[in-house]
Amino acid sequence: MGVTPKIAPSMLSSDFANLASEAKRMLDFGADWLHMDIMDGHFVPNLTIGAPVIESLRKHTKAFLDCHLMVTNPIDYVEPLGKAGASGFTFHVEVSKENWQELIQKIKSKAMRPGVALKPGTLIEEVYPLVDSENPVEMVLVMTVEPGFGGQKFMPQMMDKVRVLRKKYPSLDIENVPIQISDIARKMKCQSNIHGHSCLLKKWWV
Ligand SMILES: O=C(CO)[C@H](O)[C@H](O)COP(=O)(O)O
Repeated sequence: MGVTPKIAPSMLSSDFANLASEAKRMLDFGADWLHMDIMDGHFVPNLTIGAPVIESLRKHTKAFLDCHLMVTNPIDYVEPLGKAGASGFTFHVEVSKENWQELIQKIKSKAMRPGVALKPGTLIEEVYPLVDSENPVEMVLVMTVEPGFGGQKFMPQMMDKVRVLRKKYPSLDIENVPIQISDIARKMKCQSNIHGHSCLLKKWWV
């Protein structure tokens, strides 16, 4: 299997007043990517960061900024995030049924890596067309909590989706959220990427 799992701490749990030093701390600990939760207060009931913060952080790091768009209109964010220096752009399948092809094309045209996310209540089959497309997404983020807030209880039954996806697409990049170290061992067996607040609390993965 040609997939190397990556660790992407969710910067949502960092001290936003010291984002650059928090990012450096994570990278010094060995993080592969930095996971950036972008929420619009509409698709989810929480409001976090947007392109201006990504632009500021980009001045302090060359790291892969893995942006997860929990927003109702992801297409409006492509241009500003591309300009700001985002690396990955993961949009939600639930709000992109009509325009996912255009979205993928635009994301790639801004030199970002397209990914698709799905909520716990969404069937895994909904992402298949986006992975099978001639111009496909390059990652699937299987949400193991309801999007919107960090530190929620992990929903282990969501790993069934990861297993199905891994079987169908042996070399696909799959991402999901761990809560505890024991979850990570299970996820590593599925060869998926992981992100979560635990990374910010301790340097347990080194
Ligand atoms: O997508 C998210 C919330 O919608 C966060 O990235 C995720 O929840 C972070 O992980 P943790 O729950 O461990 O803080």
